Amino acid sequence: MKLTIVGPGKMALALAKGLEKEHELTIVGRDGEKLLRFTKQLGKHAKTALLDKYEIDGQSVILCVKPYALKETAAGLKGKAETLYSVLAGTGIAALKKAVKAENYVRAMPNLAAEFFSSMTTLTGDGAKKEEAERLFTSIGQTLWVETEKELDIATAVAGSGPAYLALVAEALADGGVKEGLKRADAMKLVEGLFAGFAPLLSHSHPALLKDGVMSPGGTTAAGYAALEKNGTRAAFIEAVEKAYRRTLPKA
Ligand SMILES: NC(=O)C1=CN([C@@H]2O[C@H](COP(=O)(O)OP(=O)(O)OC[C@H]3O[C@@H](n4cnc5c(N)ncnc54)[C@H](O)[C@@H]3O)[C@@H](O)[C@H]2O)C=CC1
Ligand SMILES: O=C(O)[C@@H]1CCC=N1
Repeated sequence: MKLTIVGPGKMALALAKGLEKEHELTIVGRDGEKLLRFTKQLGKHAKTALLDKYEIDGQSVILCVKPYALKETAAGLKGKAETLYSVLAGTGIAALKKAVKAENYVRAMPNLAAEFFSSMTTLTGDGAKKEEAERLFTSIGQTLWVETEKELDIATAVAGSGPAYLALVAEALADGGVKEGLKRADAMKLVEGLFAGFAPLLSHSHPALLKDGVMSPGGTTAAGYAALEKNGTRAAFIEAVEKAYRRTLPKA
């Protein structure tokens, strides 16, 4: 399949690396040198084109610019795409339709793990393109199709922003280890191993049961867990998701 990726940034590079084996890619951007640096990082040859009346007629286009750049980017495109895929956070299909003409629209919300083909990507949009969208985004990890844009915006707050929240947990755990006397490098190795081991645990067990399995009566975990509850960790995460979701909504 021929695919055009617009906006040669981090998310575009992850997608291009995942998609280049099976698809013919054209990368579109404003700066020729940047486009060359981008394509040098790909294994196969990808075409490049400048964002200047770039013809998208009948093409599948993946929009990877920052949300604020939508209008400016759209001004550099002409024609009507077959499908417009967009990874722009908080940018609804109505806004995409106003900016770029296409037969079908699909929103995708990946995360930074796309770099290692381990993204959790949420998808929504025209049902006719559901299977195609799932196939494309499976090249960078797992996908979940949801029926509404509201669900995709909530998913943005959970799994799109999620790596930043887990990074805070990782850094704080390492800081705790260092505070008690561990070397920084050792504390980081422990946290890295902890996260690597946690993924298979979570896919086999409910979090509450995992916690019960770790917590011995009157033991270390119970003491630490009580401190997390006392400090409102659970409420803080719930509020983080609420605030991040609200940020995706149009400003009143
Ligand atoms: N970074 C992340 O973890 C995630 C990012 N996203 C979405 O991905 C999109 C891209 O984000 P990143 O790749 O992180 O950003 P980035 O800054 O690495 O890439 C954005 C690219 O767009 C280009 N660009 C900016 N203004 C432009 C314009 N007016 N015309 C043409 N190109 C323009 C930039 O040169 C850059 O190459 C954003 O819309 C963001 O909401 C979605 C999920 C996760
Ligand atoms: O912070 C943001 O707006 C983007 C969307 C999800 C992750 N990064």
